Amino acid sequence: MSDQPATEKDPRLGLTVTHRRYVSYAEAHYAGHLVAGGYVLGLFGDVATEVCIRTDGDEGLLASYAEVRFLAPVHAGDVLEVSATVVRVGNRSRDLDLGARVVARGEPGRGESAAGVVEPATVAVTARATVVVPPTR
Ligand SMILES: C[C@H](N)CC(=O)SCCNC(=O)CCNC(=O)[C@H](O)C(C)(C)COP(=O)(O)OP(=O)(O)OC[C@H]1O[C@@H](n2cnc3c(N)ncnc32)[C@H](O)[C@@H]1OP(=O)(O)O
Repeated sequence: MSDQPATEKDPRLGLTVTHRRYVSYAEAHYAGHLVAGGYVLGLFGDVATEVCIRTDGDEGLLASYAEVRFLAPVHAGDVLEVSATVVRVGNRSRDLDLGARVVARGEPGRGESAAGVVEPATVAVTARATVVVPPTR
């Protein structure tokens, strides 16, 4: 009889990668310096790419998004923290839980360049994504 448990947890499950990004004023698209929702999806693609590099040694490809929720606005001058966590490992597919949080933000009421830390961070966007990596060579 083996000393090993019948099923071992895949070490890639639970891996989390986090990026931080200052949202420049060049990204403002709508009234009040609001940023388009697609901007955050681009950041999700970047953090998902680092997940694929770490799990599979390849940049991978995004196959689908599900349950994309825009929960709070993102503005120019915000600092976003974007994270991806591996929640399922298939043969070539991996499911990721994605989140973007505002961790700092401009405070124009105090002055043109005034800004402060948002504590606790405001969850702005969440999603589930599936990435696909090449077959193992
Ligand atoms: C993270 C990236 N670096 C950043 C990007 O976003 S890249 C830009 C956006 N994405 C693309 O341009 C990808 C375009 N799509 C494709 O090239 C292909 O559709 C694909 C590579 C994603 C899948 O094609 P293929 O390799 O032929 O797939 P299959 O052999 O049929 O299946 C392989 C596994 O992938 C799962 N799967 C396929 N399509 C989807 C889908 N739309 N949604 C969810 N899952 C999908 C499929 O179930 C297989 O899973 P397992 O291997 O069984 O785990």
